[in-house]
Amino acid sequence: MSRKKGLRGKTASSSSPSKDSPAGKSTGKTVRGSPGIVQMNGVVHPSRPPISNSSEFYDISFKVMLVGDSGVGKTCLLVRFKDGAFLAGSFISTVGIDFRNKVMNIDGVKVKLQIWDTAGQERFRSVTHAYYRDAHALLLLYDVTNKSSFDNIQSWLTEIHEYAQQDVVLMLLGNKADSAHDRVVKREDGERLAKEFGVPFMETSARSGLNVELAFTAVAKELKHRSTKDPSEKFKLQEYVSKEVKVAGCCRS
Ligand SMILES: Nc1nc2c(ncn2[C@@H]2O[C@H](COP(=O)(O)OP(=O)(O)OP(=O)(O)O)[C@@H](O)[C@H]2O)c(=O)[nH]1
Ligand SMILES: [Mg+2]
Repeated sequence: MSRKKGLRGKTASSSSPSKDSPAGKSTGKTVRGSPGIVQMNGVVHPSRPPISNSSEFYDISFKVMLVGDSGVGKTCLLVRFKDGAFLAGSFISTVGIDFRNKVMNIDGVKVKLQIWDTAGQERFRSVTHAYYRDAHALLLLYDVTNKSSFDNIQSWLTEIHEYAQQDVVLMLLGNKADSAHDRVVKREDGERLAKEFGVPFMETSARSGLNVELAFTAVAKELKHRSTKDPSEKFKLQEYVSKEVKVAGCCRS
């Protein structure tokens, strides 16, 4: 079904820890001096390895889904984020659904993002629908060089409202911002649409890396913030994005 093998282990999430997740067994104590133990609202989350072979430890885990028309650059964005490389060459459309994990250090907490890369092609839509309800965050992409991918954002949003959780973290990304000559969607148009729907927005480029790390970091920070509910931490996703976002073509030497 996909370029790579599917999920090998269960995912422990902050909202519904799996049975084999120690996060579900709160002792209510802060354990000092134990590596990887984090106190969050009375719940102790020991850092633990995922069930798969990866050696990475994490405290909390979330599912993030990449959605948008075929060819907008979902797979390339994920590869850029995970491996720091651009998948140049011929376009290999994703079949079904694929995923990659990445653990990020967010303010001292190890946040694992399990990122689901969906197929944009219409024929796989029913497969994608089945995954929406488990997603904690959605990155909705269009391609700034493809007007119809932008026009289709409205119907993607309708689909999201129908299938995703009501409180899902949603962000709109205008990808391929490096393609200045082929651009047909202005940054202002993306901003206007995002404002209309009340979602954070940024332009990205899987080719140059513009704002790629930021998009995932912003989502991870928001999810971690919601999960820990630390009153001393005043995180506002929109504000964070507005402060950190870089504009395509700006300030190049
Ligand atoms: N210039 C430029 N090209 C990009 C960028 N991101 C992706 N591409 C190109 O766009 C094409 C499609 O990229 P993919 O990442 O495979 O697209 P996708 O959204 O995963 O497509 P589906 O799997 O069919 O849904 C490829 O030829 C990429 O090289 C980008 O940021 N800039
Ligand atoms: Mg793909």
